[in-house]
Order: sequence, then C-alpha cells, then structure tokens
Amino acid sequence: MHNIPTPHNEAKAGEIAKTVLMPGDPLRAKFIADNYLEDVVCFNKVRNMFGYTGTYQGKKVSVMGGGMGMPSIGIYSYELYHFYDVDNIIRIGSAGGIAENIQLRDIVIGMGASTNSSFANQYRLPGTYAPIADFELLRKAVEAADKMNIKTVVGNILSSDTFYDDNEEAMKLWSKMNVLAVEMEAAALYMNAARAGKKALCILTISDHVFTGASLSAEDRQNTFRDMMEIALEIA
Ligand SMILES: O=P(O)(O)O[C@H]1O[C@H](CO)[C@@H](O)[C@H]1O
Ligand SMILES: O=c1cc[nH]c(=O)[nH]1
Repeated sequence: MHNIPTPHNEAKAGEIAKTVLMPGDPLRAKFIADNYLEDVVCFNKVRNMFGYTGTYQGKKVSVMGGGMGMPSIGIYSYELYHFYDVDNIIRIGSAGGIAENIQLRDIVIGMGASTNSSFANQYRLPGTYAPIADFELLRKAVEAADKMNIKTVVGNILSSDTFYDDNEEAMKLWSKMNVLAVEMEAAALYMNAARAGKKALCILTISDHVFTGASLSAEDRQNTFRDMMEIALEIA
C-alpha cells in the first residue's frame, strides 16, 4: 500500500477493517468503540479525528469520525477507499427533517443524495450526476432494521454545503421535490465511492425539524442514535 500514513490518518497497513462506520463526530466514533466493539485498537488520533478497529459479534469493523461537510468527509473517505483498501463506508449521522411525513427520531436512509455542492465538478461530466447509495448495503440496512423492528424511511436526502443559509426558501424548494432530510456529507461520500468502485450508504437520525423547529433532547438523541448505530453494525 502506498501513500500511507496520510497527512490526516496515521493508521498502518492492515489496521483498518474493510467496512468503516463513519459518524461526523469523532466522539460518536469513540462512543461506538467503547459501547459496542471488543478488542479495540485506536488507529488514528490526527486532528482528534478518532478511528478505532475492533470486533462486533466476531466481525472486524472500524469506526472513524468524518468531520462536518463535504470537504472533510471527502478527504477521509478518499483515503480510506484508495489508500487503506476499505470497501464499504457507512455514514451514520444526524439530520434535519424537511418533508412533512418526517418526524423527530425517524431513521432516514439516503437512497440518493441531492446536493448544492460543486463536489461533482472535478469529474467534468457533461450533465448532472445523481449520487446514490450502494443498493446491496441499502437493502441489507432495510432488512436489518425490519428484523430489529425499527422503522426506516428510504428516499432522497440533501447534502448541503451550509448549515446556516441566507436563503430561507431553499429548504422549501428541496422539500417540494420530496427530499426528506438535510445533512452535509452523503453526496461527497457517494461520489467518492462511485469513482473508487467501492460501496457507501448513509443512515441518518432526524435530530430536528427544519420547519417546525422541533429538536431532540440530549437523552433522546443518544437512544435513537443507538438504533442507527445498531443497524449499521448489523450490516458491517
Ligand atoms: O451528526 P453528523 O454526522 O455530524 O451530521 C450532521 O451534523 C453536522 C451539523 O450539525 C453535519 O455534519 C451534518 O451532516
Ligand atoms: O446538517 C444538519 C444536521 C442536523 N440538522 C440540520 O438541520 N442540518
């Protein structure tokens, strides 16, 4: 393997599993390692973007923070796919609901990730690219959730470059196109996966609703995030 360690990841060859769970928050990665994994080894501390490898029900799995926004997950996922031989990245994140039928605590799986980002420009495509999840991972996630009696909503999500946006109408326009929820990374992850010939999926928990202003308490957040983590671990 060439190019490792990277400026952002100090892991050595073989230290990262074929499947990586990737929350935005590195402390959520630590939470998963502490609460779900056995025989844990921390492989990255560069910029405090913690990465851990351990076993879950006997399977080797890694979990690493990806940061906030597409430039950040763009870097970490690119390096994992291209330099660390990772095959699958499953983002597990929080999101704001923007569809009427989406409520707090819902688990939304991004079949597609629309975006206002220019990440795709690098590919010089003669049209508009549609970033999509890997179907096999998507199907497995839905099946695992069904078995665990956890409701999921599958559809289009928005990966936004902005958390605070001056255009108050923007979310209403995406909502009119049946986009379910807004987060900030999936589209870049899906594009990096496609370009690398690898697999990606984004599973989200609705932590707030953009139009109603409703938001989860800290305790609620932890419990519902656990459902999402367990779906991801199940399919890892
Ligand atoms: O909870 P995470 O995974 O960080 O995801 C969401 O939360 C952050 C914004 O608060 C953005 O990264 C957004 O995508
Ligand atoms: O990106 C995000 C994440 C949670 N809630 C939002 O409104 N946006």
